[in-house]
Amino acid sequence: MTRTKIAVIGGSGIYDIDGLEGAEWVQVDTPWGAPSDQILTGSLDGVDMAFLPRHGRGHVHSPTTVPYRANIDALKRLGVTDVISVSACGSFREEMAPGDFVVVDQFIDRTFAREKSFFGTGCVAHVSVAHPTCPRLSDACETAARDAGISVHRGGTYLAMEGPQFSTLAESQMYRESWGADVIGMTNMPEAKLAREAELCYASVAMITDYDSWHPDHGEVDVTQIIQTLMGNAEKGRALVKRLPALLGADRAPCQHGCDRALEYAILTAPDARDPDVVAKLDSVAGRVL
Ligand SMILES: CSC[C@H]1O[C@H](OP(=O)(O)O)[C@H](O)[C@@H]1O
Ligand SMILES: Nc1ncnc2[nH]cnc12
Repeated sequence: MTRTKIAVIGGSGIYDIDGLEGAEWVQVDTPWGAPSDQILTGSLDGVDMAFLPRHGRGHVHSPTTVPYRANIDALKRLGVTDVISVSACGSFREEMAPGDFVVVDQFIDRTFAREKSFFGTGCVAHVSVAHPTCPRLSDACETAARDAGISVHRGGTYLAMEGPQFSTLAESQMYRESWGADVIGMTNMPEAKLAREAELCYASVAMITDYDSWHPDHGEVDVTQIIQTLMGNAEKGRALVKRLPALLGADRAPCQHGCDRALEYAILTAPDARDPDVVAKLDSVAGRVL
């Protein structure tokens, strides 16, 4: 058994969480640079918690410039075991309406201007992301949402676009009709891939703010409308988060889906061929196997 430590990465509109006992913003330095902001630590119902505003307080980082590697490394360094992403998203499905939540289980990664791995020359690793989210953690998110009276959909494919502009109509139609995506956002990749490399359980809660630009009755996506919907969603997001500690508990068995052992057979570079400087940077993320 290890001790559970739940991290919430708050997306657009969520820059803090309330109700943490012993709440303290702490600075965490990483070999990948500074995280998006300080990290709020504390406990809720006897369970250790951490909160990181993905874009920084005041919304400083764009989806492209969010320091994804530093964020995941910093959470791992703090002893986090479970990461829950809470994100604003557009919907490609009539039935996934603004105000609804979707517990995402798949991703299509269309981002192209971000560092996507902790590994590379000097220490090469290949982890599986066939199932990029943790079913156990996703179960807890679904239950927490239902208990909080939120209209929640279990399962959905999140298309991660580079941004910062929203999609063209042709892109929106293609993602929806040909690619089968359910929701669209700009940040869950490479975050989910990096969480897997760091052997952290990851779940993603998409808070629907709009119908992107495909919907004939809703016109094009507009940030003012998104912010308005976000205000309502952010409260629901907080209600969901408050229920997670009781559902996950303070003690944690090994993940039955293997998220916490993702690196077991992933590193290909022979021990004597590894670059010591690269290995040193991986102390937190891959220290268990290096
Ligand atoms: C505020 S609209 C676009 C912006 O919102 C989402 O951010 P996050 O995923 O961090 O909630 C989306 O991905 C864009 O970054
Ligand atoms: N339609 C949309 N496209 C990309 N990111 C979003 N975040 C919220 N709505 C979005």
